[in-house]
Amino acid sequence: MGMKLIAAADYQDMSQKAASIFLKQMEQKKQSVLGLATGGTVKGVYSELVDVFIEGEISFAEAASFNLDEYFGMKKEDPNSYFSYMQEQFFSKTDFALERNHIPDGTAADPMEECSRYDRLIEQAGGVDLQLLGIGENGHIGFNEPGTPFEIGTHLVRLTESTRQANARYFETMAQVPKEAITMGIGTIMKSRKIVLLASGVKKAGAIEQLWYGEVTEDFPASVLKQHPDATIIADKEALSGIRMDGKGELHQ
Ligand SMILES: O=P(O)(O)OC[C@H]1O[C@](O)(CO)[C@@H](O)[C@@H]1O
Repeated sequence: MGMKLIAAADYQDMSQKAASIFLKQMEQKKQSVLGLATGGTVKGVYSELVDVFIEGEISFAEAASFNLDEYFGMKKEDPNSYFSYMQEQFFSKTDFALERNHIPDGTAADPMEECSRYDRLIEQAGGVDLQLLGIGENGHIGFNEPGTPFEIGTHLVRLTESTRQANARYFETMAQVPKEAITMGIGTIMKSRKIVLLASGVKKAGAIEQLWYGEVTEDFPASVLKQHPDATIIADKEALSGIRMDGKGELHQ
């Protein structure tokens, strides 16, 4: 039990530290099942891993991946889909076997069935070995908004206005920002064997402070990670502005 917090100097240092955890995982197990995330924070990790791949030092050919979420109602080909994001940032630049890259299907006719299919697929793959997470300013992980029960599996969610606004920068108008998404649940995320959560920038300082010092509550979804056996937070200086590091590069609780 307990979380570890690693201080990074800046965005690049945070990305490199996270990438090295992925490299170690891949060294230990070529057939790793990786849990992947989208958003601005994790882009640097993918670009670090692509660089290492180009240098010929890593292969993802035998790995599988499961992404946390996808907007509901969005076609894969849409440039704003998380499918497009993953292709662009990571998959198309490495040697992943595309049939083992899984992302919830945002166009599924029966979203409930799609959610249970996704959970079944993760189980059949042997579970996630290493899950990458970002964090929302309100503590959301994946698209699990405050108030989401901790036990829940993959499900369809209505996005909060604050999350829609945080994502509006990628769309031309607010009306285009999706209102729903399919996301791995907190129960799904907690089953992964190892979790790495990243935070960068002053906007995330409040969330990291609450995550580290606050109690475990469904009102702040990321707080569940305190109950995980192997969860690491890597945050840059700005995101750590509410944490007393006392000159230490690493804290444990
Ligand atoms: O890294 P960002 O863009 O700040 O996003 C943080 C989190 O919010 C989401 O983008 C969802 O709003 C998650 O996918 C991500 O982990």
